[in-house]
Amino acid sequence: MMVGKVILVGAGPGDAELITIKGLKAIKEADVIVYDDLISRELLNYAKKDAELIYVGKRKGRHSFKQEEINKILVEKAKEGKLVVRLKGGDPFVFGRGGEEILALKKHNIPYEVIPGITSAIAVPEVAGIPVTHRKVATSFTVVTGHEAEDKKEKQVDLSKLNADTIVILMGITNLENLVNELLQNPKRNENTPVAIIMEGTTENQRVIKGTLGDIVEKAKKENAKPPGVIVVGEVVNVLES
Ligand SMILES: O=C(O)CCc1c2[nH]c(c1CC(=O)O)Cc1[nH]c(c(CC(=O)O)c1CCC(=O)O)Cc1[nH]c(c(CC(=O)O)c1CCC(=O)O)Cc1[nH]c(c(CCC(=O)O)c1CC(=O)O)C2
Ligand SMILES: C[S@@+](CC[C@H](N)C(=O)[O-])C[C@H]1O[C@@H](n2cnc3c(N)ncnc32)[C@H](O)[C@@H]1O
Repeated sequence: MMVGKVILVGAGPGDAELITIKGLKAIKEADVIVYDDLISRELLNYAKKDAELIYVGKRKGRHSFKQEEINKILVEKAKEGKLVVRLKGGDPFVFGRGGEEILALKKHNIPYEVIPGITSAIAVPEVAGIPVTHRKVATSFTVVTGHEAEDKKEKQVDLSKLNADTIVILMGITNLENLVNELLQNPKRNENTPVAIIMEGTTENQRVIKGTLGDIVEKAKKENAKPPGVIVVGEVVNVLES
């Protein structure tokens, strides 16, 4: 039997219209779509009538499928000669475990392709009016996870040492207090450092909370901040406020 192919497609940051033309074309041609949680369900309307749709999304603490199970689904469906689209939120290679999925496909000699998506790390602050860099205000930005996998031997991210002008934190909402305490140990930051939290960015449910390292934890509690959200730290947070 002819082996099929797997195409990793970035769905973009939330608004269905922020997917690429190439990504949408792949969705329209797919026999199988294996999709994540943080993708706009509107995109699934473009699938072929007889396409098989498989939900494998994860939310904090609620992983519907283990990564190994997802890898297995991709390999098996491709071995049936199918065109499989692996539809992931934002960009597949930004905290999307796209790299791991490719290694699994290579191990089984499954042909694959990657179609980039617009990452929430840049687009979600952007659409909320926050540029990650700005002349004379920020000439560097870094993107970090707000949670590290429990099975890691030692932490890889130390916010008290990060030197970038702008820090963008993904998967950090429910860990905010620890992240703020670590940031306050950073000589570059203090209680007045601006912070923004943007939840469900680029969608009609978008919510923004602005504050400083001194009061953002309080504000987030008061306004019941919930994932998914992007946390932005640095002077760019207010740079477009007139
Ligand atoms: O904002 C929050 O606090 C929760 C955010 C959040 C998390 N995972 C999540 C989200 C999105 C959401 O639920 O909105 C949901 C999540 N985490 C991740 C993915 C992508 C995927 O697995 O396909 C997804 C799924 C996104 C989707 O389905 O659209 C990936 C992930 N989880 C994690 C990491 C960081 C790492 O592995 O070091 C990474 C990146 C791995 C990489 O590609 O480098 C770790 C993580 N994320 C998270 C946690 C907290 C523990 C838990 O999940 O209960 C933990 C710790 C753990 O998994 O052991 C939180
Ligand atoms: C596992 S990461 C996946 C990131 C994705 N690959 C990307 O490039 O945007 C999930 C995190 O992305 C962020 N995120 C994704 N979509 C978002 C949105 N529409 N609004 C706010 N945050 C979002 C949140 O921090 C969420 O916890």
